[in-house]
Amino acid sequence: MNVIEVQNLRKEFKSYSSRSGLSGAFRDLFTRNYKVLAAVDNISLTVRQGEMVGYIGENGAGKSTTIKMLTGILTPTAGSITVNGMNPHKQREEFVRTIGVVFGQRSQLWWDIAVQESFRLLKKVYRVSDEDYNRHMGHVIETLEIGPLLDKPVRKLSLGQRMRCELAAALIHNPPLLFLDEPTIGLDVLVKLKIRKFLKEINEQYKTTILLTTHDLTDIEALCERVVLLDEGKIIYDGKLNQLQAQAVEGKQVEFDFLKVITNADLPTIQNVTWEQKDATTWLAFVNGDEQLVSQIIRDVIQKNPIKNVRINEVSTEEIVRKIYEEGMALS
Ligand SMILES: Nc1ncnc2c1ncn2[C@@H]1O[C@H](COP(=O)(O)OP(=O)(O)OP(=O)(O)O)[C@@H](O)[C@H]1O
Repeated sequence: MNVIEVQNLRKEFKSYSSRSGLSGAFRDLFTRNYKVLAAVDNISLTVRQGEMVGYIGENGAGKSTTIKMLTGILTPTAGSITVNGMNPHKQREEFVRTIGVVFGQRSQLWWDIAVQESFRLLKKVYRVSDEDYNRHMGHVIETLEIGPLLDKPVRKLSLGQRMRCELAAALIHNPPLLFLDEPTIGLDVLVKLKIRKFLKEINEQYKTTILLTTHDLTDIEALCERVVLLDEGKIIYDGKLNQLQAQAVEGKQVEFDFLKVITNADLPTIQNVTWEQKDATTWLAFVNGDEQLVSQIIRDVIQKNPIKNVRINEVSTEEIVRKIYEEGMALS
């Protein structure tokens, strides 16, 4: 079942420019110069129930604008959106009961009242029964370890504590679909791990569909099998994360630390292997081809030269994505 269906979605913004000088300011009062910018440029996308999708892109790529349209906050300039079988903008009231949203940069909790009071208000807004609330939220509060925070006003919480409460607040009505926009921004590693573990759990337990935007690609690696890569409002890749890694990186990199200074002549010549010197005793072998070449090269090298260490370097998603944006690599 498709939870999200988006076709040829587009959002344009007018960006106004000011004319210089006093006369320019005066003319601006009557007519303004503007350019039209397509923040989201004809994207099509479907997400099935239970998927965890990483929606990634550079600053200004159009991620938040997409999420705002998918959650009914913004209306599209063109295209169609069906989320949970509804039009998010037109069926807003019914629609919001079926989604949970966390914007890392914004709070949905009331600043001056205790966290549990915010929860109680949201419970009323979403019309959640006492029975459902106690059963579901007991578990959420325990897993996110926010029990001791419930009687504190939000303004007294640390960022990590607040984010865990935000996440719990987004789940009060146990929505089948969760939008997370930078949910781990500014959090320390331990809190990040806690949040990731929790998201995996609700995905497994309730088949909750999750669309996650983040600049922290380790979040994506930990959670999402599928990634959608956005560049200047267009989708440039939609598929499995491991395929993106395989497509973007040609082969593997084997790093040798030798016990003595090594020159090119000491190294074996093997087809599809190129050597690069890192420093006097460290060399990198770029292996292009089947996996067996890696063991062959390690065997041939250590037969002739004493080594201190050998590493097979996996290229991180962060490096891959940087490479794609820098080199404009065409992926599809
Ligand atoms: N309300 C608005 N009015 C005019 N332009 C806007 C508006 N909102 C967003 N934009 C522009 O649309 C483009 C996409 O912005 P968006 O916030 O969707 O990017 P993003 O991928 O979420 O970026 P970031 O990673 O920085 O959050 C940007 O060029 C931005 O300046």
